[in-house]
Amino acid sequence: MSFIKSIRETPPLVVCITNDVVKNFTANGMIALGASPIMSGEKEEAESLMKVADGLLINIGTADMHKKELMSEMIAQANKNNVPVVLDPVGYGASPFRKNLVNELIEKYDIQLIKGNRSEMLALSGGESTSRGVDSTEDSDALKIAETSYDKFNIPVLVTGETDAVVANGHKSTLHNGHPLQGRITGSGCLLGAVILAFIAKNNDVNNAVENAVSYYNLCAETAGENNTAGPGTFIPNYIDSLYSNDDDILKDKVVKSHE
Ligand SMILES: Nc1ncnc2c1ncn2[C@@H]1O[C@H](COP(=O)(O)OP(=O)(O)O)[C@@H](O)[C@H]1O
Ligand SMILES: Cc1ncsc1CCOP(=O)(O)O
Repeated sequence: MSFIKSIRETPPLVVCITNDVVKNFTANGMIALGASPIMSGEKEEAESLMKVADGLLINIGTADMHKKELMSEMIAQANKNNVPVVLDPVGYGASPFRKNLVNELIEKYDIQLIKGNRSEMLALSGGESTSRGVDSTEDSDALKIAETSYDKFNIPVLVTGETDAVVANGHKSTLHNGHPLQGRITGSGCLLGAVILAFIAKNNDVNNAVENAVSYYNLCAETAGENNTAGPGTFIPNYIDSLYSNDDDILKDKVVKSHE
């Protein structure tokens, strides 16, 4: 499957209800990839947008009561129109508001993938997380967290970090690409949620789409980190350039993956 070629030939429209910190980075990253992002803040347009969208990202990073209504309406319309939904429970353990919001969305609606960092996913799966904010402080095993989350919700999950773990529909794998500077900028996990939707739009097999999206994204980070990068500041534009200048070839021999 030539994901990048297909994304660039017919760019999937991904509606991003995401946090205020990462909107610009997410839009730039998606356009560099070749996809078509649209951010929205108005529930009145949920019906129109979900009639034409190829994916819906719900990222709760800076959610509030107004955005809660927006998210609910967008997912309801996405479900009605069979638009795939990725949920990013940013900072899940940080407050009861975040927990209740995410729990309610999972309970009420169909979600195709829950993705989060180890701390978020550990807290979501019922474990004790030490994180107080949006950054991961966990060194627990990513695959174990993913398995526990999948057992609890029966929804495909991706747990991110130095090792990424995917568990879905009888399938388990860990992925081992990426660059440490991804953990030193804001928004690398948030942009990944949108990128995954561009890949899902090109392949209904969620496992396959997620693995390829994570691998492409992390291999681009590796090349960005290796070329003229002095630190987090220069990593950001180099990363955007790398998402733009690479293609499907990067996936052919550089993916480090193990199947369980
Ligand atoms: N130390 C690391 N080494 C390699 N890749 C990493 C590292 N930290 C994060 N990543 C990658 O960065 C992306 C975001 O992961 P993460 O930092 O866990 O998410 P978040 O930004 O939501 O906290 C993922 O693609 C992940 O594989
Ligand atoms: C700093 C911050 N605060 C609320 S959302 C957000 C961005 C989090 O981005 P990521 O989880 O991708 O690092």
